Amino acid sequence: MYKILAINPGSTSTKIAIYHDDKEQFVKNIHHSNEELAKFKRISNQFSFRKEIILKELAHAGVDVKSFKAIVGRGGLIKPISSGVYEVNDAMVKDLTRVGVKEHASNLGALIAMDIANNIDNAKAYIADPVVVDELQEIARISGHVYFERISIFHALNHKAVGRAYAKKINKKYEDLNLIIAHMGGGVTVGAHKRGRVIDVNNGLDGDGPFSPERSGGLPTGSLVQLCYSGELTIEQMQKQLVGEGGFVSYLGTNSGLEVENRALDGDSEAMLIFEAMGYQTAKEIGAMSAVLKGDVDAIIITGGLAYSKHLTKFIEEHVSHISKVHVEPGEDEMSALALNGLAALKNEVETKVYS
Ligand SMILES: Nc1ncnc2c1ncn2[C@@H]1O[C@H](COP(=O)(O)OP(=O)(O)OP(=O)(O)O)[C@@H](O)[C@H]1O
Ligand SMILES: CCCC(=O)O
Repeated sequence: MYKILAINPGSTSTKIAIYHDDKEQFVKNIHHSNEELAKFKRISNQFSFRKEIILKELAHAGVDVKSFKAIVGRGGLIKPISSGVYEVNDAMVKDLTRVGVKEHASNLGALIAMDIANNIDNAKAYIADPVVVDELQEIARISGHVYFERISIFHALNHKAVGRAYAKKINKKYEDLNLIIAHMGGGVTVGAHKRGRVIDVNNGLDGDGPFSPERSGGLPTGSLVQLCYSGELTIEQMQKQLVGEGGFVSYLGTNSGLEVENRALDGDSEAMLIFEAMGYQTAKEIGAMSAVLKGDVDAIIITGGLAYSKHLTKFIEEHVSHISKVHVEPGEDEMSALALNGLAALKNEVETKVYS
């Protein structure tokens, strides 16, 4: 029997799960408030904070860390790569720790997985379907100016896992369907899945698309340039406005969708406006992806932590149900996707790809 630890550092949470072969034994979701995260100037500085939280949870649950055969982390902002399982190697660590690497919580997944695995005899550290999985069609890369290219940064792990699970549920293959999947978590990404490939998706980190609990999404570019050159903010402060202090944090001072929803439903009209505006922008992005798929859409799937909100999913559904049927899959399938990818790699049931 293989014991596997899955680690998922998200923008507003750290999730861990333990699997014995394909059976979930333990799962924990630790939310991090924006005040807690604001103590760290850079996400990379959260390495010890997040690792200690994980080890403390394992100790609290009476788990012997040395018993793991694989630690599978959610992968970060390495070079664009194809979908699959990768063993953490020196090239990956070098790219995740180099000066100037883009900041994302999932950068810590591979690093913490390797750190824990290094202290266990014969344990492997893997990542699976990191946020840089790139299947964009060429036309989707064109931004509108030769200096800028649209790139693929999205919740690839959950998009793929939820797409496959939906296909299985309707007795079809993921590769035979056209799906629009909207993941609504700390970031929001909406992808056009054409027969198993994500041919277009918004760069939900600092590129474009809807705003989210902690990100600005696409902004009016002229005003953005004005603010950048106003001298009011340093480049780091400016970047924080886009990722970390954008979206709900900027308008309402919290990254908690749950809190915003509660405030909105309790009669706070500003909270309701902002909550629904995020749904409105997500619905517009779904409409754009429908055009990418030329209207040939088997289903629209809404997933991620915010999909627990019935008010939000109903609001989006009202705007997009003319396109196709809407399936809501609250939360994510990321933990089982990580663990099962690790299990398949240990059993040599999938090719373990080499990052270079
Ligand atoms: N029942 C709920 N109703 C409304 N919002 C919720 C609910 N449960 C969780 N959320 C919100 O979902 C968001 C977190 O979603 P999720 O856990 O998918 O994100 P994450 O993993 O931190 O970030 P990301 O997925 O972008 O890496 C938070 O804003 C949280 O408050
Ligand atoms: C866009 C990459 C994943 C995230 O939003 O956290």
